[in-house]
Amino acid sequence: MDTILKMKNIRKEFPGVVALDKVNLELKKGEVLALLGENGAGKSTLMKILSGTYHPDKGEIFLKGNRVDIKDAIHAKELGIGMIHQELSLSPNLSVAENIFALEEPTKFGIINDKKMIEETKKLLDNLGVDLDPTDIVSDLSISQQQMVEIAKALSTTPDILIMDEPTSALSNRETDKLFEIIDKLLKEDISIIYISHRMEELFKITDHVTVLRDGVYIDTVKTEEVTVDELIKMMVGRSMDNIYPDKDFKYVTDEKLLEVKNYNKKNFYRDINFFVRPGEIVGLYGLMGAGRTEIAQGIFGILQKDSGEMFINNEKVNINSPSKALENKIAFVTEDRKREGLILSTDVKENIIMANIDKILNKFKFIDYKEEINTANKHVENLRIKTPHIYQTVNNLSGGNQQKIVLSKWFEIEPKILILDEPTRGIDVGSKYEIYELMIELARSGVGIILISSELPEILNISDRLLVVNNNTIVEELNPKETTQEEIMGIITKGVKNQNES
Ligand SMILES: Nc1ncnc2c1ncn2[C@@H]1O[C@H](COP(=O)(O)OP(=O)(O)OP(=O)(O)O)[C@@H](O)[C@H]1O
Repeated sequence: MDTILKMKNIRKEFPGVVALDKVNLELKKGEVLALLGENGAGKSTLMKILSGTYHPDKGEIFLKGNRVDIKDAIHAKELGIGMIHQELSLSPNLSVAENIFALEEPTKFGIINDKKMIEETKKLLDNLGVDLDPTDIVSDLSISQQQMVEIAKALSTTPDILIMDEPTSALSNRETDKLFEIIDKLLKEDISIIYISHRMEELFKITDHVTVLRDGVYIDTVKTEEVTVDELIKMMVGRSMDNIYPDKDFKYVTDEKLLEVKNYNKKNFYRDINFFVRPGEIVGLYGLMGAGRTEIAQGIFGILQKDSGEMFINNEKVNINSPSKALENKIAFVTEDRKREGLILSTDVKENIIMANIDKILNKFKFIDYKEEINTANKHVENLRIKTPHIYQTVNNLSGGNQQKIVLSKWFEIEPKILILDEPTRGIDVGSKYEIYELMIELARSGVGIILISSELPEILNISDRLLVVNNNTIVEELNPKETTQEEIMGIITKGVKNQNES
């Protein structure tokens, strides 16, 4: 196979952080190359250099054998490099077509040629097998649909090299399969792909080579078929990991109902929701994206207020009709959309961590106890191994996975009694996932009841004590995760979807 891209000895420094040092990368024509590394290892930075967002401090880039100096994002596009960003970067108030074409190339079609723009968008979407209307407004689309628009946008400039930074982190299994079909199609069109993902099993399905970075340093490039998961983990984290999931050696702390939800209903969002959580229990909510898992969580947290139904905490009836009411009752909700709901990106690590529980760091005169604030922030940075030069770093400058860890810290800090976690390990590397699971188990041991929403079946099967399967906006089955299989769960879901389509 011909080499299409070579990056040699790349170095990039930010104030206080050497993000990359002496990094090499080689991409062959028509292959998928995985770029693997822990959160903060430097993957996105390397790709941002390739796509023109950053300029390297040192190093050389060769495209088809010719040395290039990539000046900016437009130049990168002209050179045939397209990038699908980790965080969706679409304009929510514009249509699909406008996002794909108008923003980037206002002169290409012009306002008058709206029709042509819509036609071109339709063609792109059809080619991807995506059933979306080009005039749909982006904010009305689900995250996975937005992801598809991002892909269409990247393909609109017909790149030779396409960079995908965690493209599946917001996709369900079915949508992921569809993306893999799209990738196959792209490879046949001789597009070469650099693929970043923390989902190890994906790498084995679609990549030819894996390049591993650790702490900004190049470790090695290996053929995917010649390496095992364990070997990759070792290269990535610098040590072996015996287990990917820690052992939860208790089911619950006491056999009481900490939280009970009875006949919860909200028209069009969730219906007939009945379940309970014991202190110390981790209850998994599993369903395909769009099945209603997040809506149920939002109902419990008072965002999507119920039309009818009752809720009890420690057998006492409560009326949670707003998030502040939920917080008063020590219910915390870690949302899946960290950018929109979880973080204030323009402030620093410390403020974000203490934000949810400012009371805790006020001294007896109600002034902020700065020492306490610093201690608290440092404790979380250490516990979750958040990679930041210090606690005064602006959150926007942290890697995606490290931002996610800060969202978790913030909510752990309010010492909830009931903790709802919606996709808590999205974008998190295997080593850090283990630490997050351990923290969850530790919280459970202290009596916290946890509701875990996840699209990763292995995660939910290994971490939860009981599993509730959600379909068509209701809970359709309760299973013992230790006794069920992925096949059984998918069977229940597919049957439900079939029934729904028939009715
Ligand atoms: N603009 C910036 N200013 C300061 N530091 C930055 C900036 N961008 C990245 N960094 C730092 O550079 C390092 C590498 O970050 P990068 O985003 O490349 O990691 P990553 O491997 O993509 O991680 P993840 O898996 O979490 O996405 C991190 O320590 C990050 O905080």
